[in-house]
Amino acid sequence: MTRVVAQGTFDILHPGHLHYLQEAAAFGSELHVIVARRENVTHKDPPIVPDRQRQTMVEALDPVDEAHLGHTEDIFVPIERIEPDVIVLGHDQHHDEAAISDALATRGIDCAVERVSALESSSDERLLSTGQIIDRIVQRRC
Ligand SMILES: Cc1cc2nc3c(=O)[nH]c(=O)nc-3n(C[C@H](O)[C@H](O)[C@H](O)COP(=O)(O)O)c2cc1C
Ligand SMILES: Nc1ncnc2c1ncn2[C@@H]1O[C@H](COP(=O)(O)OP(=O)(O)OP(=O)(O)O)[C@@H](O)[C@H]1O
Repeated sequence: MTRVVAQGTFDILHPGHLHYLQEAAAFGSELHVIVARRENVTHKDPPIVPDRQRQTMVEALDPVDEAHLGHTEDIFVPIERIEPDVIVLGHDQHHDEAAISDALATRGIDCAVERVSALESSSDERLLSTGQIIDRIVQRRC
């Protein structure tokens, strides 16, 4: 059994999220997803969809075995509970691989940190970020 952790806000779901979770799932046999608490999303506009609703929707996705609501204060608390073998970062996640590896080592957690690629938008009009979807809604409905 190889346990994998992915994480993110997952506010309004789109194919980029699915691509990330499929790539993360390919690193092991069981995928756990940590869904960020609204109060911790401070590097961009906070999510519109409530915490538990985002958790429920992520858990319903095919590559996902279990979705967990993140801890409010310490992002390593769920990691200590899940005990993953691999943490997979998304292409644009601001977290630094080396800093996460150092924090894991300090806590005595033996876990690899990997980063995966982006699903890029081609000419097929797909909306591959929550921000893009919100911009489109504002453009077309406001
Ligand atoms: C290893 C790891 C564990 C995380 N655990 C939590 C957590 O417990 N609670 C939380 O609110 N955010 C947690 N986060 C942060 C968010 O999942 C996420 O990176 C960020 O807040 C949302 O931004 P994004 O959707 O742009 O990635 C964690 C991030 C990493 C890399
Ligand atoms: N197009 C994409 N291709 C691959 N991974 C993606 C894509 N969009 C989001 N992800 C990944 O999904 C996870 C959650 O992303 P997040 O919830 O921040 O969505 P987002 O669409 O990037 O949001 P926003 O547009 O608000 O920045 C992150 O790990 C992120 O890297």
